[in-house]
Amino acid sequence: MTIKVAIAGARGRMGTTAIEAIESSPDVEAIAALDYKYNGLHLHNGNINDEGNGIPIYTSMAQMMENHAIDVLLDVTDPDAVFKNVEEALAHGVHPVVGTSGLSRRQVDEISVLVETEHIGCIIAPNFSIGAVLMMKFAAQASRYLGDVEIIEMHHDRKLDAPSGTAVKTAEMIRQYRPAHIQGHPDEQVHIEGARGADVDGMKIHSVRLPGLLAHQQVLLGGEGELLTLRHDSFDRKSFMPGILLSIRNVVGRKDLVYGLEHLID
Ligand SMILES: NC(=O)C1=CN([C@@H]2O[C@H](COP(=O)(O)OP(=O)(O)OC[C@H]3O[C@@H](n4cnc5c(N)ncnc54)[C@H](OP(=O)(O)O)[C@@H]3O)[C@@H](O)[C@H]2O)C=CC1
Ligand SMILES: O=C(O)C1=N[C@H](C(=O)O)C[C@H](O)C1
Repeated sequence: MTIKVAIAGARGRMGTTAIEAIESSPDVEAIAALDYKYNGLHLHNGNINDEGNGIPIYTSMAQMMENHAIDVLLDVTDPDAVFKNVEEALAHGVHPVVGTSGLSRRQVDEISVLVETEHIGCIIAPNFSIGAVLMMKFAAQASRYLGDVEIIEMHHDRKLDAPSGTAVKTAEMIRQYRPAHIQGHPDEQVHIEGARGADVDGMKIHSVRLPGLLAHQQVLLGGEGELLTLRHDSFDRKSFMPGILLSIRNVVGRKDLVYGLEHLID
């Protein structure tokens, strides 16, 4: 029995790469695309066609479920679309695997409640790359000893949300060890708004958007006379595929919410 997956965001950069990864995995099958347009058409290698090539596109979850028994919805859409897709998937008994960034803390809490009500497992992974998850774990560990932290995340200029989901999750993980405190000079004067970045409990997050970048993050941890720099680079969206496949295989056996891939790797 293969795990049957529908993809929301299938026409996009992540969706296209994910379909390729799923198609080369014998135990997982890409069955359909959930979209907001192109209902009734098909998607093949990132191209829409009306000749029946590739996977069928649905604009309604209900209609998709009438035609297919879907186990997992992989969502790689955008911050405005993801919450509704997850809500609908859970209501239809489909396990969401969410890569889309930009969910608010409140939305994650609401999803947690829905998961408990529906008894359907869900995985939200701010970053599917194993290397990025390790960088986040190491940063959290290191912040126990070096508690002055600045996060610099750098992404391609097509990214909608800032700061990145990875930076937000990194700050949340560090928060568990680092007591809130002001960093820098207490009487600091900021002459151009935003110069010191976003603030999480005194920790700073800086977001860089440039063509040529894909997904990169540095965590700088400073101490008296020393600096620890942890850096991760995704140079190719293939870096996210092992985490996506791991999540798809794992979520079908769950009835709880997993927020962060660090909970799936030791
Ligand atoms: N967790 C992780 O490891 C990673 C997460 N991401 C996240 O994944 C998301 C997608 O990234 P990326 O592939 O680069 O973005 P893209 O813009 O390339 O793809 C998003 C796709 O979603 C489509 N879309 C928008 N709304 C809907 C909807 N309601 N239903 C179905 N499809 C919809 C868009 O269509 P249209 O073009 O018509 O607007 C677009 O084709 C982002 O949030 C990004 O941050 C990215 C990489 C790794
Ligand atoms: O938009 C992207 O590309 C990425 N988004 C995720 C994020 O917001 O952290 C994951 C990765 O950094 C790529």
